[in-house]
Parts: sequence; structure tokens; C-alpha cells
Amino acid sequence: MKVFNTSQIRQCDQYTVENDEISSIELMEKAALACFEWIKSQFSANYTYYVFCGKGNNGGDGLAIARLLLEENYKVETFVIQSSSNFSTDAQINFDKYPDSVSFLENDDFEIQQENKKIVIIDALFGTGLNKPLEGNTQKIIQKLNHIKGKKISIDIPSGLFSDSLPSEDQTIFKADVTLSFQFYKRAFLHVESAQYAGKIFILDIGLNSKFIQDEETNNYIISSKSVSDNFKPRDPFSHKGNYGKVALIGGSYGKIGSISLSTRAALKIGAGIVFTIAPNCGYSILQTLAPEAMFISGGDEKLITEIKISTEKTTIGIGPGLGKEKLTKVALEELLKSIQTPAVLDADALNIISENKSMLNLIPKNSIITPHPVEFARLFGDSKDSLEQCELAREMAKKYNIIIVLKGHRTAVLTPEGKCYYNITGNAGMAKGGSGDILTGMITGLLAQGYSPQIAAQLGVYIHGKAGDYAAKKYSQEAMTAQDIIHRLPEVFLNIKK
Ligand SMILES: NC(=O)C1=CN([C@@H]2O[C@H](COP(=O)(O)OP(=O)(O)OC[C@H]3O[C@@H](n4cnc5c(N)ncnc54)[C@H](OP(=O)(O)O)[C@@H]3O)[C@@H](O)[C@H]2O)[C@@H](O)CC1
Ligand SMILES: Nc1ncnc2c1ncn2[C@@H]1O[C@H](COP(=O)(O)OP(=O)(O)O)[C@@H](O)[C@H]1O
Ligand SMILES: [K+]
Repeated sequence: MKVFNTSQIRQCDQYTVENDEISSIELMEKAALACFEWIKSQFSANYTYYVFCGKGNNGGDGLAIARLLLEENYKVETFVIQSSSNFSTDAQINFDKYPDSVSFLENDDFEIQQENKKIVIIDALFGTGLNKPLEGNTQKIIQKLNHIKGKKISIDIPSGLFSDSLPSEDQTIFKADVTLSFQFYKRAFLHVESAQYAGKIFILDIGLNSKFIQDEETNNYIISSKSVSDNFKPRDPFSHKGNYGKVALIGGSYGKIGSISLSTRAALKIGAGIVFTIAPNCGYSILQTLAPEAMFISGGDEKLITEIKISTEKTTIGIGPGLGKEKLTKVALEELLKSIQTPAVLDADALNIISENKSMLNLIPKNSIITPHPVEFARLFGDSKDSLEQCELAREMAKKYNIIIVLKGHRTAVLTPEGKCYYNITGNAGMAKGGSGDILTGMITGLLAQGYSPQIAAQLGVYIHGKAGDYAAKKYSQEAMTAQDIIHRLPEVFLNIKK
């Protein structure tokens, strides 16, 4: 699914009006109707709806939503911000059609009866046409709304938030519980600094022109369930274990055998044919017990890995979880990287070792996948001012080193050597626990071994990992789920991938 910037969304809107049998006012009505249907499906008529509108098309959406609510006998109070600007053409039409009176807001002295607990505030003040940070009365109105208790819904985007950039710390922005946005994810929804204002995001299909969407180029995408099922390869009934690849997961050190055992179990459970674990000898009984399906190879020492004895020709390597950064381990990693010709997966301490010896970046086989969290990324490539800047730096580094970077976080981004960014929208805060990343490493390595291309293995891996996390949260709660539960919920993910 493509992510477009504001100007592309505007062009898409325009193209639809010019090429399809729909006028801009009809498109606005369609958008408003989609919001109204969503609201109706969630809230009863016992709520009072306070609809705040601007004078642009976002306000036009708000006025149309308010009318649709009134027509179904919902209790509605509508406010329009008074300003020197005129209504946009379509907002004016919806203002004229509004069957009740509206209150014009000169300042923030409006009243909302808060004793009535059942309040929905609809924010249709500013949408993608925001042209500068809010100030003066508009700022005061939003600050006041942010202090009122009630359910808060933003139409298209929280007012005060820009679609394509991140806010400064002192920017005033409406804080929504839910954002009902039209047709596309906006980039601001995918970065934590801005996404926190949008709450839960629902993308409503308003039927914008599909040819425009198909032809218009972008470098930013969402990993959709459709792309996952399109790329998914069901198992061949005539296959044998050799068809599903040989994996070697390398990591663990004294006290951190758990991490490599999580990676090992994840690789097994994602369908890899044969799995080896290379770990220090202290991990032998632990691994043979926790993952009896996997074979153990000694890493050369009781407590740390000092040698990596595996033929890398036909084995897919995943290295890093719990590895440690001892001198001998570092030497073993360097030797390994020099000997591999095929793409590998590098995580955690493998990346931390490289960040202390940056020339090793050039040893990473091309098309390998590295899976840093933001701090590991900064150690490797330097600091960034925010997550958007970090994502752009990752795009450059993926191109420079010809690797795939899986930049982990609330919305993990997969950056490719062609400069594309694929955001993952599955997953939840229950996964913000030690061990989740180790599982991702095992999953991506397992997928790579099964013959998925590195880019697809990374995309499928982050999607499936997040989806399994979502099933785990549903069953055990975000609080009580542990990283292992992500592995346990993989069956639901596979059983639900539409083939
Ligand atoms: N995607 C789609 O296909 C569809 C999109 N649709 C909707 O259109 C929306 C975009 O509408 P839009 O372009 O009219 O702009 P919008 O956000 O209403 O803002 C412009 C108004 O705000 C004002 N203003 C701006 N910044 C300000 C500030 N800092 N402080 C104060 N004022 C400020 C500006 O005034 P000006 O500065 O120009 O005097 C002007 O009055 C989009 O988000 C979606 O909701 C649907 O209707 C149908 C399908
Ligand atoms: N709030 C969140 N929402 C969605 N996914 C999350 C969230 N927090 C963490 N995750 C996911 O959990 C994993 C954590 O990995 P990492 O930081 O390497 O932890 P560790 O290796 O210590 O388990 C990543 O895949 C990340 O995307
Ligand atoms: K809005």
C-alpha cells in the first residue's frame, strides 16, 4: 500500500474529480458519509457530538458529518472558527446546507457540558491544508479541547499536525483517540513523535482513482496483508526438509543463552527445514532441551563464542542475539563475515561489534539484513534529531552498503538498497520487552533460508512477528504476554494468511 505526501494526495483528489464521474462536493460527501458510518458503528445516540470546523475542506467534511448526525437525530453542536479566510467552495456549500445554527468561535470561550460524560468531540478544524503551526485563538481552542474529557475523533489528521514532517516539541496539536483518515496513511502516522497525536488510525476508502494510485510513484509503503499473502509461498505437498533451507543461528554467551534459544525456536516455528544453533558450551543442555528439533554446534568455549565452524555455502546465517562483544568473539565474527558470500541476518551484538569497528560494515555481504533498534542504529551510523531523520539516514545507509535495514520500533521500517521504505503496522506495546527482537532475528533468518528474497523475508518477517504479537496480546494481554508468546501465536498467523 502506497504512502503519498500531501501534494500527491491533492493530485489524486484532483485526478479523481477530473477523470471519474464524481464532483469535489460529491467526494466530500462520500468522505463525510464514510466517517459518519464509522461513528455510527461505534457510538450510540446517547452521546452529544461537538463538531469543531475550520473554513477549509476539512471543515467542510466536519459540517457534512454534523449534518448527517443531525439527520439521524443525534445531539449535535457545531462550531466554526471565525477567521479572516473565506470558506472553501465546498465548505461553503456544506455550511449553507447545514440545517441548524452554528456557533462562530472568535476565541476559546465556548462551553461543553462535562458533567455529561458521554461526549464525542470531532476535530475538523484543519486537515492536510495546514500551512503553518497554529497560534493565537486556534492554538487556545485546541489547548482547551485537549483538556476536555471525552472521546476525541480527528477527521483526516489531527489539527495542527503536518502530514509529511514531525512536530516540534512546543507545537499545539489536537490529541485524538481515533483518527479517521481518507484512503492513505500519512507519513506522520508512522513516526512515534507525531503518531501519538492520532491515536488509533482507521483508513477509510473513499474510492479515489485507482489508476492514479497505481501509476503514481513513491518511495514509501505500508506492508499490507495483501502483499503478505501475495508473496507467501504455501508448502509443496511433495517437498522434503531440504526444500526449506538450512539455518545457523549464532549467538548466546554465559547468562544470555535464552536469547539465541528464542531465535532458534522462532526459526523452527516459521518453517525452516533444518536448524543449527552455534552457541557456547554452557548452552548445550539448555538448547537441546528448549529446542530439541535444532542441532547444537559448539562455539569453541564454555562461556563465549570463539569459533564458528559451519560451511556457509548452503547455510543461512543469523548472528548476534546474546553474542557478547569479547575480543575472541569479535575475531570469530570478522572471520565469518569474510567467508560468507550469501545474504545473512545481523542483529544485536553483531551490530554492536561492527559499530566499534566501522570498517567491518564493508564486510557485510550484499543484500544482507541488519535489524537494529534505534540505539543500535545510532551506534552504527550516528545520531539523528528524530525518528524521521533516522529513517532517512537508514535509507541512505541501505543504499550505500547495499543492505536491507530493519529499523525496529513502534512502526518498524524496512529500508532497501533501492531506497524504498516499507513500514510495518502490525505489533503492539506488549512486544516492548526483552526477547522480542531475538525472535524477529530467528524469523527473518528462517524465511530467508526458505528461499524468500532478502527484501521479502524482511517484510514478511516484521509483519508476521507483529501479527503474532497482536494475537498474543489478544490472548494474554499486552502486560502479561512475554516474547515467547509471540512464537506460540504463529499458528494463528499462518492459518489466517489468505492464499
Ligand atoms: N484527500 C482527499 O481526497 C479528500 C480530502 N478532503 C478533505 O480536505 C482536507 C484538505 O482541505 P484543504 O486543502 O481545504 O485544507 P484544510 O486542511 O481544510 O485547511 C485549510 C484552511 O485552514 C486554514 N489554515 C491553514 N493553516 C492554518 C493555521 N496554521 N492557522 C490558521 N488557519 C490555518 C486555511 O486558511 P488560509 O491560511 O488559507 O487563510 C484554510 O482556511 C483534507 O484534510 C480532508 O479533510 C475531503 O473533503 C474529500 C477528499
Ligand atoms: N510499542 C511497540 N509497538 C509495536 N512493536 C513494538 C513496540 N515495541 C517494541 N516492538 C517490537 O519488538 C521488537 C523489540 O526488539 P528489540 O528492541 O531488539 O528488543 P530485544 O532484542 O531486547 O527483545 C521489535 O521488533 C519492535 O518492533
Ligand atoms: K482535523
